[in-house]
Amino acid sequence: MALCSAPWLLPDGTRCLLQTNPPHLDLAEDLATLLNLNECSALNTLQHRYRSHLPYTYAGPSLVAIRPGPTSGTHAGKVRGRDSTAPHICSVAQRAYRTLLAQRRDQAIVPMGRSGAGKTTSCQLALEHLVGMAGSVDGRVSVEKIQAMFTVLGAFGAVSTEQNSSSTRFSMILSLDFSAAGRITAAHLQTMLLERGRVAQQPPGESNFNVFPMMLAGLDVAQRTTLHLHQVAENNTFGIKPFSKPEEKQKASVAFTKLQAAMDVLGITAEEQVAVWRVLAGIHHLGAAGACRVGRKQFMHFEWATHAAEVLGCELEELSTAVFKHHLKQILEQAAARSGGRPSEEEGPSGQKMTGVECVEGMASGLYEELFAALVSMINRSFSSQHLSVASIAVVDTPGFHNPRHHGGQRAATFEELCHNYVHERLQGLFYERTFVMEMERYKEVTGCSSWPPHPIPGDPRDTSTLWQLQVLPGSPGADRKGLLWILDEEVLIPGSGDVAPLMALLLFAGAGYVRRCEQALHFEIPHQLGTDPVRYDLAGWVSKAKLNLSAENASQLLQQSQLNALQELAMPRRGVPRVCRAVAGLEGCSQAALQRNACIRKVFASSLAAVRRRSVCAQLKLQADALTSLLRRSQLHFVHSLVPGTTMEKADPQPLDVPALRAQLGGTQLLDALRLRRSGYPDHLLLTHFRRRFQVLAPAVMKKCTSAYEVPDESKAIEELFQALDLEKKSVAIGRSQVRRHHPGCKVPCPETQSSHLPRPMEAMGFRQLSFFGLG
Ligand SMILES: Nc1ncnc2c1ncn2[C@@H]1O[C@H](COP(=O)(O)OP(=O)(O)OP(=O)(O)O)[C@@H](O)[C@H]1O
Repeated sequence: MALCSAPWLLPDGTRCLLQTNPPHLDLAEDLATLLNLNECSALNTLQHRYRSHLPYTYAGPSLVAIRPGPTSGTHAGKVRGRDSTAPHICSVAQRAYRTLLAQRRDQAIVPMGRSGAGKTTSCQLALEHLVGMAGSVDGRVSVEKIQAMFTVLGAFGAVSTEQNSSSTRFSMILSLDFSAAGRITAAHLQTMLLERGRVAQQPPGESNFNVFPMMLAGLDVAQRTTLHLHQVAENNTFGIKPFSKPEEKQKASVAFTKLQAAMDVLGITAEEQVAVWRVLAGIHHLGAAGACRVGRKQFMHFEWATHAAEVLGCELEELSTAVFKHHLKQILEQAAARSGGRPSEEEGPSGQKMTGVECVEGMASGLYEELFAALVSMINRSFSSQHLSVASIAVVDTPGFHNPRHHGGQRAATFEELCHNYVHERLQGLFYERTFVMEMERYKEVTGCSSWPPHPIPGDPRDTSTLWQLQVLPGSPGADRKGLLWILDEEVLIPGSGDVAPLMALLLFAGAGYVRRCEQALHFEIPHQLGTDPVRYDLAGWVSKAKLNLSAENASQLLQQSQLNALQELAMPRRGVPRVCRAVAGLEGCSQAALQRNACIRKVFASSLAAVRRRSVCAQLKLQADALTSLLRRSQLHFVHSLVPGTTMEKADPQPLDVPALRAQLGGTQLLDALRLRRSGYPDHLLLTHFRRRFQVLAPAVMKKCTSAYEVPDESKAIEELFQALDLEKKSVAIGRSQVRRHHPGCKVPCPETQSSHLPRPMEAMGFRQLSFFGLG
């Protein structure tokens, strides 16, 4: 690799930087090897490889993955053999595994990209590869269980869109914990940001969660009768209905059988499965019951409401109270708030009262969120163990970047899509932080050279991308540092002004040039992806969505107080979870690693008590995104940039590439800037301890000395001894106290001199091409 990657020790004597190119790397397999690193040559390379059925390409430490054609199967560009370094998601997983073993440091694989680009598929492939390769200590984690988990999550957490029959609508982190011997001890699933409102409302052309039509097609007659699903409501306000075409019904029925088998694999008992279908049937019946739009808040169709109460194991009166009339305490609070002139909780931040329809929708979405969390708990139960672990590899899957324009759609984006795009931008911010900010800080720390890099670096998405900008924009209305999500919050909303409130707030931002007002009323455009991918949003109904829905909050209580034991038990694992972080699922687990991860999430929620106390929906969304990034910050990150080959899903394989779409995606990733920075700096570094651990095997005497249980080794000395033992020329290994300086290419300030050494063969075989040290000042 033609990189300037002189390895070196940091002045504190704790680290060295080194070139760790995998051996046998074909030049065309890494964009970093391009002599002429510009957009044109990078696109050419990607196109050429894609047409040759090689959808994966390295970009330095990151992976670029173009979604392969439909006939490629999920093994497109199959990793060549177990130790292959060919670009592939499995190679990334393997690299994370090797680094974990060598450094005992947590790793995370983070795919990013547009919706439908193949992130979920990448996550599944990576996990299957890791589990298949490392094996688990007592069989608690197996490839079969991982596949079953994706089947369950695909049914309960994904929806069908025109582009993707399984578009993910929640964020997840699956952590695999490893023992010192490199075997998997346990797995731990944590989910957040579930698009729960989807249960009641879907944008045109998109479905409810995939599990509903599956269940309606797959349940046997007896179950259908018990759950009152043998007759279909004429009009279900949530759009939950069975497929009408026989072939679709048949497909859904097969998918349901597969889902039941997956639940069996995960140890979800028959009783628990029945409880799950009961909750889903309850949601279906609530949709059929509907609510009166005028007059008293009550169900529109009592027959269906009675069915809902029956399958949920409660009386109709109880259900009605939980949905429409909130508890006495809340009513008293409301009265007190009225007398104080402050909007009550029930009225929501904008001072509006919840409508009957919102109450029913709230209960359905709350029930679905509880059900999803219960499933996550059951999955964790199947994966958990008490074995000790040394570090973990997390695989992260989030909904992709959404823009209806990508598929030629006419509709504007929704509030939920804004939330998904916000999370995507948070991950991009993390990429920027790790790739640019930390790299520059490290360079400055070591060399004292502040004029590096010699070329301009791209804008920080946290400053230039709109959602971030809105979040940190000083002087935003009513407060100092507020974000778009906060705009919808109570501090900015003008009580009683309905949808006009966020519109007015956005107008203020439009005045500042961050948001463009469209011709259509309530439509705004936000220039996402550093301005390369503007999204038009329709603000209609956003106030209602940003409002605390007390019916949703009552859902957990309804399940806990159900007369049916199976439903009570479904809600049991989450009994102790505080209300503030109920939107996060998977906060159980007893191993030390799971407890640490949960503590990390709880700390995020505890750190923003003010937001939590306000019980603001928008604050909740932001805190969940904070929790996700906090968990990731603990790890070494391996980014996978997933790209869609074209704007439409073609049957051809490989698909014809839409070059402008590819260019826009590549521009949004900032990958080429990252590669330029990498070329002019020092790309890799290791703690001396990690360096010693990795190579001490070459010198058994040194290894014996350093692995004594009673002594902490002096790492500098140990490495000197290691090199002596390896018979490296002394002059080529300078780990002394003198410092030589020279002018580094492209840098005006003298930088530490590097001295190359010839590597012993075993080291070359371990993937090092060049290794050199400079003396310390
Ligand atoms: N490596 C691959 N091999 C074969 N097919 C793939 C691959 N990656 C993605 N696909 C196909 O592309 C489609 C979209 O993939 P996937 O659901 O993983 O995308 P996504 O990025 O997770 O989408 P979203 O963000 O909407 O959840 C699926 O039909 C999947 O089978």
